[in-house]
Amino acid sequence: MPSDTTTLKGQPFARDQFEQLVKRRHFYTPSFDAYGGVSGLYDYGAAGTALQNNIVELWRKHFVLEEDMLEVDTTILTPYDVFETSGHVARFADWMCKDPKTGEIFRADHLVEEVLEARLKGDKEARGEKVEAEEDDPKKKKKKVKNIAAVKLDDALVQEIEEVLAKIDNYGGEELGLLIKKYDIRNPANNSELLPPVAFNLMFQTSIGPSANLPAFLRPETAQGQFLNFANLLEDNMQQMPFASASVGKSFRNEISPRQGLLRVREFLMAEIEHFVDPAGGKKHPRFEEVKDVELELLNRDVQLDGKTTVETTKIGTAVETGVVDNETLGYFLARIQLFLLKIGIDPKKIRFRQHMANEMAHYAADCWDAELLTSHGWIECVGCADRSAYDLTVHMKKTGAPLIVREQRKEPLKIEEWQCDLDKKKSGPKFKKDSKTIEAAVEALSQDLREKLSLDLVKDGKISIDVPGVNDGKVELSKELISIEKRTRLDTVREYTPNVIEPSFGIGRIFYALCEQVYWKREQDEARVVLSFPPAIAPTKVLIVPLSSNPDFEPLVRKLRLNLKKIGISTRVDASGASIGKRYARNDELGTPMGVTIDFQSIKDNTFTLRDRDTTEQVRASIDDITTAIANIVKGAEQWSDVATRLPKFEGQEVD
Ligand SMILES: Nc1ncnc2c1ncn2[C@@H]1O[C@H](COP(=O)(O)OP(=O)(O)OP(=O)(O)O)[C@@H](O)[C@H]1O
Repeated sequence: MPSDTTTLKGQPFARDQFEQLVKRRHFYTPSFDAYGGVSGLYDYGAAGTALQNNIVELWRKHFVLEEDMLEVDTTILTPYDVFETSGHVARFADWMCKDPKTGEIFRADHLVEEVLEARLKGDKEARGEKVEAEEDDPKKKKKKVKNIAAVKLDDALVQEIEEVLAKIDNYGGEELGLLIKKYDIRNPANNSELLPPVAFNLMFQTSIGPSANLPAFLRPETAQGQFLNFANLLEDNMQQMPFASASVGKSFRNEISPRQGLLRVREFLMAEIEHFVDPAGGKKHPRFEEVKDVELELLNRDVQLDGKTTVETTKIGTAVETGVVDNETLGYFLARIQLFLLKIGIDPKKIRFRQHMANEMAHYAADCWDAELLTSHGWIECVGCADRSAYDLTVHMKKTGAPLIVREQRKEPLKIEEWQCDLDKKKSGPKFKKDSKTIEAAVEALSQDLREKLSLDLVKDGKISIDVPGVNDGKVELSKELISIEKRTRLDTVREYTPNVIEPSFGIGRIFYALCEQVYWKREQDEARVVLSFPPAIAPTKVLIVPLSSNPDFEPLVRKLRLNLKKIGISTRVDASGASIGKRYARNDELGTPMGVTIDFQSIKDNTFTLRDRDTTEQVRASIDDITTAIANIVKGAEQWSDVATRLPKFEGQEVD
């Protein structure tokens, strides 16, 4: 699997150093470390939480605000019945296989992938080709699948394995079992054979209340809460379609083998949109025109069927026109997802959209594309964008009777010819007494076909017999004195339909991780100096304030500048430590702080400060007002550093260590 092994400056990417950095600077750390940690659980520190909040805030502006979405906050604890109806109880599972000797459990597709990738590496080594070093997982203190001895494989076998790997997400349990047998895949630690794959449901089960008689799950997605609020949401939107709801909140999945840090965890923040659209008319989107020229790297289903991973740069307008992407609304969101990812600083060369294969799609999906980001772990799905059709609303309505539909006044009433049954209630009431309501309901429920047939029976026999469960022996006779059945024309003025749902679903942790990797680099003059080049809008802290020394004369100026910036909502940190200016800047480059202000003796004299740019280390010098304006403009994206550097006088300060 191709992985990103260089930084944004083309330097070799050292994952272990990167991981030490994010831990040391408290972006995120394993939870409950003092107790030995729990796989798949992480805490975000101060820098990480600020970064995550800023990503989410930008997400809200980009989607919720821009598109007038209705944001809701629904509960995490969800009754069993909800997920039974949605199909998650039966199907939200991954395949695992067990080593019967040690009890060790593997996620079947991951094991096949790791072992086959290692064999391909072994083959490359045997052919004398360059092979990337395999990293150990320091946390687990054990080797991942070892570089299996350098063994040359048959050319045809190499091609076959490459094809299997390209389709690794598509295999079901039985197919994985066959692959394990075919390629003799065993426990890499002790070489013992494994039991065949079995399904493992990923939902955490619990129960609500002291008597524990209401079984429940921690939600694995926020979507169901939004669907079950559909009637209220439609009302909030004044019965207007299309519209979208959105939700940001924690979801939980009991992953079989959490791995790769934040990329596969058991508790994570999701930001999900449910866009409700009328299925009639090709799922058009009113704003598609605005994005139709956005170019995406598309890896479509057919290419993957051939075992390839070649992407094609395609305008989303063309992709929808040619049917590669199913409909405008899905296409609109793919383009908007890309624009969001670029806004937060994702490298445009490291985004692609991969279409799900038919058997890979979730049980509810009609078409699905993943936005994948390139990391040192390979291409990682960070946003799923699925057309869930009318699946969820339909099943919940069927189960509960809740009106999860749209009722729309028709412009032109529709003429409908139908068989109508008229039950004479004045006669049927006294005759059937307590059963009369049940019988009325049974008559109402008769299908059109049956009504037509019964109308003939009524003419022929003067009576009909219908099924009414629970009354008499399940059959009730109705004479022509009680019922008439006629074909009539009625005008239907209201159209009822179940909306389809297009769902962009963002895993904030995966985006966060991919972004941190992608903006990480080292200064050329000193490899120990690491920089995280977050765009100013999402950087955890925007401005570092550095008084030249701890001289109390600087304090009023520090206070004034902070106050100025706080007033306009810009976060600052002051570093008045004894370290050199250069060291203080370097410490904050590691945190991704985009700007630094130095206050020196000149500042006391003439109220001017220097402003430093993190990425170029260039500096300008200007009055407190000009500096404040420049910072505000850069944070809100109204100006780039290059604009400020042209506009304000340059300052040739040295970064002294
Ligand atoms: N275990 C996890 N840890 C972190 N993020 C996750 C996890 N599972 C899903 N996500 C995030 O939630 C998003 C939407 O979830 P979705 O159900 O589409 O994922 P998925 O297809 O099950 O992911 P995968 O195939 O990688 O398990 C994903 O794109 C991803 O960003």
